Amino acid sequence: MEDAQRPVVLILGAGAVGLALAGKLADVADVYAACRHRHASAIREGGLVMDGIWGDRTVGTLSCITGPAELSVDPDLVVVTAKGTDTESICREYAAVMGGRSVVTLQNGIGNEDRIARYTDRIIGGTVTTNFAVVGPGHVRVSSQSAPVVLGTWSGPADLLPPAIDLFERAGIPVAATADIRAEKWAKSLLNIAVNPLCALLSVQVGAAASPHLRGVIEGLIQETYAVMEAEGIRVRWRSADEYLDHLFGVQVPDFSTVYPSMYYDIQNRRRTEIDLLNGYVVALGERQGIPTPYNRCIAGLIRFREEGR
Ligand SMILES: NC(=O)C1=CN([C@@H]2O[C@H](COP(=O)(O)OP(=O)(O)OC[C@H]3O[C@@H](n4cnc5c(N)ncnc54)[C@H](OP(=O)(O)O)[C@@H]3O)[C@@H](O)[C@H]2O)C=CC1
Ligand SMILES: CC(C)(CO)C(=O)C(=O)O
Repeated sequence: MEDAQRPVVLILGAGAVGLALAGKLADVADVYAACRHRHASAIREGGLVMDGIWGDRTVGTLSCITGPAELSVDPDLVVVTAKGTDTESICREYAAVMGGRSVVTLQNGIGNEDRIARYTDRIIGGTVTTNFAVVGPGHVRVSSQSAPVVLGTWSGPADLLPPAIDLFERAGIPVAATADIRAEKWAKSLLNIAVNPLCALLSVQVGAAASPHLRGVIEGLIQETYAVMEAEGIRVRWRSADEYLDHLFGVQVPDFSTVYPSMYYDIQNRRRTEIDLLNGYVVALGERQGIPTPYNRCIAGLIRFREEGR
């Protein structure tokens, strides 16, 4: 980044996560949020309204764009926060801007970095374990947080990561660097594999995962995921499924007990979900490795049925 004091940041696919991030980064950077027209017109008129644990405020310094033709500057950093279902289309739309640029992805699931790699070879993978929701056009809420943002170099030179970490720190966003971002993406995905589809299917908040009626299903989802991760050589910080399940039920489910996960909103709003990057991904790897994944296959099938609008 050329001007470490006030870099230019472009956020691609600014909804719940991207707008909240844009609001925080606008304190320390010139931020352009590529978003839908409904958000752009509300923010141009009255600023971005934020409430929750990242502060209650109206941000009047955020620039919104609804297409690359409206971008009049060269960004130092691009951050992708579109849903994984839109990664390919938004990268294609902004291909000319992304080429050769440093790109951070904060998306859930497995596979986004490989898609982004078609557009730049300077990629920082990231995870965000915070709950965000769109309250209305130009209005986002940040409700609970269980871990810092984690960033790690996916591809590119060693000097790629420090300016991004510095930017998040200066904006007051808790952030940590990792030397193994591939393992971190799986570590974060465990939470999404466990709770996102169940909460979306049952229309319940994350706290419902503690119900004894759901516990066996969640254990099955996670045990299968660990079997697949082991076969693929992926080691996360919880060394066994049981160790992770202790963390899930002891820390993460309580931390997010009164919020809905992102996939719940996709089903409510009749949009495609990220199931292929989560439980569907586990099923596909299980097939490759000859490992049965009946729990993940069942949950992915139920979500696909709901995606068809039934
Ligand atoms: N919400 C959360 O609490 C968390 C979400 N995540 C992850 O972060 C990512 C983003 O999630 P979230 O913010 O909830 O999703 P949202 O759907 O709220 O935000 C994504 C936004 O990008 C927009 N978009 C898609 N394509 C374009 C385009 N070409 N131009 C402009 N805007 C576009 C979407 O529009 P449209 O409405 O038309 O789809 C949507 O408004 C996902 O991978 C999610 O799993 C991670 C941690 C927590
Ligand atoms: C951490 C959690 C569950 C926060 O909402 C999330 O990642 C999501 O909603 O997709």
